[in-house]
Amino acid sequence: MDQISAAGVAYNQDLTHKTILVGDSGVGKTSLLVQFDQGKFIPGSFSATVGIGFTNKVLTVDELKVRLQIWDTAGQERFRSVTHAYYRDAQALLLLYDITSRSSFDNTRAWLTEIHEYAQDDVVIMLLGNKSDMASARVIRREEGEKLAREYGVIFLETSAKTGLNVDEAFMTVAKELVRRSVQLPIEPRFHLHDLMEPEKESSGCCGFS
Ligand SMILES: Nc1nc2c(ncn2[C@@H]2O[C@H](COP(=O)(O)OP(=O)(O)OP(=O)(O)O)[C@@H](O)[C@H]2O)c(=O)[nH]1
Ligand SMILES: [Mg+2]
Repeated sequence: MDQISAAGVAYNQDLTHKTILVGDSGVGKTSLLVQFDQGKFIPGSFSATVGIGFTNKVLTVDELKVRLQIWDTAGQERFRSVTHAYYRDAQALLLLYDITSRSSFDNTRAWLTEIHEYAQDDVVIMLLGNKSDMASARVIRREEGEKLAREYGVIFLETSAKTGLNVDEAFMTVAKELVRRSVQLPIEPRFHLHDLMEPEKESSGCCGFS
Protein backbone atom coordinates (compact mmCIF):
# COMPACT_ATOMS: atom_id res chain seq x y z
CA MET A 1 0.00 0.00 0.00
CA ASP A 2 1.56 3.28 -1.06
CA GLN A 3 2.12 5.93 1.57
CA ILE A 4 2.65 9.57 0.67
CA SER A 5 5.67 10.88 2.52
CA ALA A 6 6.21 14.37 3.90
CA ALA A 7 8.25 14.97 0.78
CA GLY A 8 5.09 14.26 -1.21
CA VAL A 9 6.23 11.01 -2.81
CA ALA A 10 4.51 7.64 -2.88
CA TYR A 11 6.41 4.73 -1.35
CA ASN A 12 5.15 1.18 -0.80
CA GLN A 13 5.60 0.57 2.95
CA ASP A 14 4.91 -3.14 2.53
CA LEU A 15 8.23 -3.56 0.73
CA THR A 16 10.90 -5.49 2.64
CA HIS A 17 14.43 -4.71 1.50
CA LYS A 18 16.96 -7.55 1.75
CA THR A 19 20.18 -6.08 3.17
CA ILE A 20 23.34 -8.18 3.52
CA LEU A 21 26.45 -7.67 5.64
CA VAL A 22 29.63 -8.93 3.93
CA GLY A 23 33.37 -8.68 4.50
CA ASP A 24 36.32 -10.71 5.77
CA SER A 25 35.99 -12.81 8.88
CA GLY A 26 36.57 -10.77 12.04
CA VAL A 27 35.80 -7.31 10.64
CA GLY A 28 32.74 -6.96 12.91
CA LYS A 29 29.63 -7.81 10.81
CA THR A 30 27.88 -9.70 13.64
CA SER A 31 28.92 -7.10 16.23
CA LEU A 32 27.61 -4.26 14.03
CA LEU A 33 24.24 -5.99 13.63
CA VAL A 34 23.98 -6.77 17.37
CA GLN A 35 24.78 -3.11 18.15
CA PHE A 36 22.13 -1.90 15.68
CA ASP A 37 19.51 -4.47 16.68
CA GLN A 38 20.05 -4.65 20.44
CA GLY A 39 22.19 -1.60 21.22
CA LYS A 40 24.91 -3.67 22.83
CA PHE A 41 28.45 -4.85 22.23
CA ILE A 42 29.69 -8.21 23.50
CA PRO A 43 33.44 -7.75 24.01
CA GLY A 44 36.08 -10.44 24.09
CA SER A 45 35.88 -13.86 22.59
CA PHE A 46 35.37 -13.92 18.87
CA SER A 47 33.06 -16.64 17.58
CA ALA A 48 33.09 -16.73 13.81
CA THR A 49 29.64 -16.96 12.20
CA VAL A 50 29.22 -20.38 10.60
CA GLY A 51 25.73 -20.08 9.20
CA ILE A 52 23.62 -17.23 7.96
CA GLY A 53 20.79 -15.53 9.77
CA PHE A 54 18.63 -12.48 9.46
CA THR A 55 16.99 -9.84 11.62
CA ASN A 56 14.00 -7.71 10.61
CA LYS A 57 14.03 -4.03 11.51
CA VAL A 58 11.61 -1.19 10.68
CA LEU A 59 13.08 2.31 10.36
CA THR A 60 11.44 5.68 9.82
CA VAL A 61 12.67 7.67 6.85
CA ASP A 62 10.82 10.91 6.06
CA GLU A 63 7.79 9.60 7.99
CA LEU A 64 7.83 6.40 5.94
CA LYS A 65 8.22 2.93 7.44
CA VAL A 66 11.13 1.18 5.73
CA ARG A 67 11.48 -2.53 6.39
CA LEU A 68 14.99 -4.01 6.29
CA GLN A 69 15.63 -7.75 6.44
CA ILE A 70 19.28 -7.72 7.51
CA TRP A 71 21.33 -10.87 6.76
CA ASP A 72 24.56 -11.57 8.62
CA THR A 73 26.95 -13.76 6.63
CA ALA A 74 30.04 -15.78 7.51
CA GLY A 75 33.20 -14.06 6.33
CA GLN A 76 35.31 -17.18 6.30
CA GLU A 77 36.43 -18.20 2.80
CA ARG A 78 34.88 -21.66 3.12
CA PHE A 79 31.36 -20.16 3.26
CA ARG A 80 31.83 -17.82 0.28
CA SER A 81 29.74 -19.82 -2.21
CA VAL A 82 26.80 -19.75 0.25
CA THR A 83 27.05 -15.97 0.50
CA HIS A 84 26.99 -15.63 -3.31
CA ALA A 85 23.53 -17.23 -3.39
CA TYR A 86 22.21 -14.47 -1.11
CA TYR A 87 23.53 -11.61 -3.27
CA ARG A 88 21.05 -12.20 -6.13
CA ASP A 89 17.97 -10.66 -4.61
CA ALA A 90 19.66 -8.27 -2.21
CA GLN A 91 18.66 -4.59 -2.50
CA ALA A 92 21.50 -3.37 -0.26
CA LEU A 93 24.96 -4.58 0.74
CA LEU A 94 27.11 -3.30 3.61
CA LEU A 95 30.75 -4.22 2.94
CA LEU A 96 32.87 -4.00 6.09
CA TYR A 97 36.60 -3.88 6.61
CA ASP A 98 38.52 -3.51 9.88
CA ILE A 99 40.57 -0.29 10.13
CA THR A 100 43.19 -2.28 12.12
CA SER A 101 43.59 -4.92 9.41
CA ARG A 102 45.36 -4.12 6.13
CA SER A 103 44.32 -7.46 4.59
CA SER A 104 40.61 -6.88 5.29
CA PHE A 105 40.88 -3.52 3.50
CA ASP A 106 42.89 -4.90 0.58
CA ASN A 107 40.29 -7.68 0.19
CA THR A 108 37.43 -5.19 -0.25
CA ARG A 109 38.31 -4.88 -3.95
CA ALA A 110 37.76 -8.64 -4.35
CA TRP A 111 34.48 -8.33 -2.43
CA LEU A 112 33.37 -5.47 -4.72
CA THR A 113 34.22 -7.58 -7.77
CA GLU A 114 32.06 -10.43 -6.38
CA ILE A 115 29.24 -8.01 -5.62
CA HIS A 116 29.32 -6.68 -9.20
CA GLU A 117 29.32 -10.28 -10.47
CA TYR A 118 26.53 -11.74 -8.31
CA ALA A 119 24.33 -8.86 -7.13
CA GLN A 120 21.77 -6.72 -8.97
CA ASP A 121 23.16 -3.73 -10.89
CA ASP A 122 21.17 -1.23 -8.82
CA VAL A 123 22.07 -2.70 -5.41
CA VAL A 124 22.84 -0.03 -2.79
CA ILE A 125 26.43 -0.54 -1.56
CA MET A 126 27.97 0.98 1.57
CA LEU A 127 31.64 0.61 2.47
CA LEU A 128 32.15 0.65 6.24
CA GLY A 129 35.51 0.97 7.97
CA ASN A 130 34.70 -0.68 11.30
CA LYS A 131 36.47 -0.67 14.70
CA SER A 132 37.06 3.10 14.48
CA ASP A 133 37.38 3.12 18.29
CA MET A 134 40.73 1.33 17.98
CA ALA A 135 42.62 4.52 17.09
CA SER A 136 45.98 3.34 18.42
CA ALA A 137 45.81 0.14 16.35
CA ARG A 138 44.58 1.89 13.18
CA VAL A 139 46.46 0.96 10.00
CA ILE A 140 43.91 2.13 7.39
CA ARG A 141 43.55 5.94 7.23
CA ARG A 142 40.01 7.26 6.73
CA GLU A 143 41.21 8.90 3.49
CA GLU A 144 42.04 5.47 2.06
CA GLY A 145 38.47 4.32 2.68
CA GLU A 146 37.05 7.54 1.24
CA LYS A 147 39.24 7.20 -1.85
CA LEU A 148 38.19 3.59 -2.47
CA ALA A 149 34.51 4.49 -1.99
CA ARG A 150 34.84 7.35 -4.53
CA GLU A 151 36.59 5.03 -6.99
CA TYR A 152 33.70 2.52 -6.81
CA GLY A 153 30.93 5.10 -6.42
CA VAL A 154 29.71 3.71 -3.10
CA ILE A 155 28.72 5.42 0.17
CA PHE A 156 31.41 5.42 2.92
CA LEU A 157 31.33 5.68 6.71
CA GLU A 158 33.64 4.67 9.54
CA THR A 159 31.81 2.84 12.32
CA SER A 160 32.38 1.28 15.69
CA ALA A 161 30.24 -1.67 16.73
CA LYS A 162 31.76 -1.15 20.17
CA THR A 163 30.83 2.51 20.78
CA GLY A 164 27.91 2.59 18.31
CA LEU A 165 29.52 5.39 16.30
CA ASN A 166 27.69 5.73 12.95
CA VAL A 167 25.97 2.34 13.32
CA ASP A 168 22.39 3.72 13.21
CA GLU A 169 23.57 6.24 10.63
CA ALA A 170 24.84 3.46 8.34
CA PHE A 171 21.50 1.61 8.30
CA MET A 172 19.52 4.87 8.07
CA THR A 173 21.63 5.92 5.08
CA VAL A 174 20.84 2.59 3.39
CA ALA A 175 17.12 3.01 4.15
CA LYS A 176 17.14 6.60 2.85
CA GLU A 177 18.88 5.52 -0.38
CA LEU A 178 16.43 2.62 -0.86
CA VAL A 179 13.46 5.03 -0.54
CA ARG A 180 15.10 7.50 -2.89
CA ARG A 181 15.74 4.81 -5.51
CA SER A 182 12.32 3.19 -5.18
CA VAL A 183 10.56 6.49 -5.78
CA GLN A 184 13.30 8.04 -7.90
CA LEU A 185 13.21 11.08 -5.65
CA PRO A 186 15.02 14.01 -7.24
CA ILE A 187 15.71 15.39 -3.78
CA GLU A 188 17.30 13.75 -0.76
CA PRO A 189 14.44 12.82 1.63
CA ARG A 190 14.85 14.17 5.14
CA PHE A 191 15.39 11.50 7.72
CA HIS A 192 15.29 11.69 11.45
CA LEU A 193 17.87 9.58 13.18
CA HIS A 194 16.29 10.35 16.55
CA ASP A 195 12.90 8.94 15.63
CA LEU A 196 14.34 5.59 14.67
CA MET A 197 11.49 3.32 15.58
CA GLU A 198 11.85 0.67 18.20
CA PRO A 199 12.70 -2.52 16.30
CA GLU A 200 9.57 -4.44 15.42
CA LYS A 201 11.11 -7.84 15.74
CA GLU A 202 8.62 -9.53 13.39
CA SER A 203 10.83 -12.55 13.10
CA SER A 204 14.40 -13.50 12.79
CA GLY A 205 15.47 -16.66 11.19
CA CYS A 206 18.56 -18.66 10.86
CA CYS A 207 19.55 -21.54 8.84
CA GLY A 208 22.80 -22.56 10.40
CA PHE A 209 25.10 -24.85 8.54
CA SER A 210 26.78 -27.66 10.47
N1 LIG B 1 37.14 -2.64 19.40
C1 LIG B 1 36.23 -3.16 18.55
N2 LIG B 1 36.12 -4.52 18.43
C2 LIG B 1 35.18 -4.97 17.54
C3 LIG B 1 34.34 -4.11 16.77
N3 LIG B 1 33.53 -4.88 15.98
C4 LIG B 1 33.86 -6.18 16.26
N4 LIG B 1 34.85 -6.23 17.20
C5 LIG B 1 35.50 -7.46 17.72
O1 LIG B 1 36.10 -8.12 16.61
C6 LIG B 1 35.92 -9.54 16.71
C7 LIG B 1 35.16 -10.05 15.47
O2 LIG B 1 33.85 -9.49 15.48
P1 LIG B 1 32.64 -10.24 14.75
O3 LIG B 1 31.48 -9.32 14.79
O4 LIG B 1 32.47 -11.61 15.31
O5 LIG B 1 33.21 -10.37 13.26
P2 LIG B 1 32.49 -10.98 11.96
O6 LIG B 1 32.75 -10.04 10.82
O7 LIG B 1 31.06 -11.28 12.27
O8 LIG B 1 33.29 -12.35 11.70
P3 LIG B 1 32.76 -13.67 10.91
O9 LIG B 1 31.47 -14.07 11.56
O10 LIG B 1 33.85 -14.70 11.05
O11 LIG B 1 32.58 -13.25 9.46
C8 LIG B 1 35.16 -9.78 18.02
O12 LIG B 1 36.10 -10.07 19.06
C9 LIG B 1 34.49 -8.44 18.29
O13 LIG B 1 34.30 -8.21 19.68
C10 LIG B 1 34.50 -2.68 16.95
O14 LIG B 1 33.84 -1.85 16.31
N5 LIG B 1 35.45 -2.28 17.84
MG1 LIG C 1 29.94 -12.97 12.31
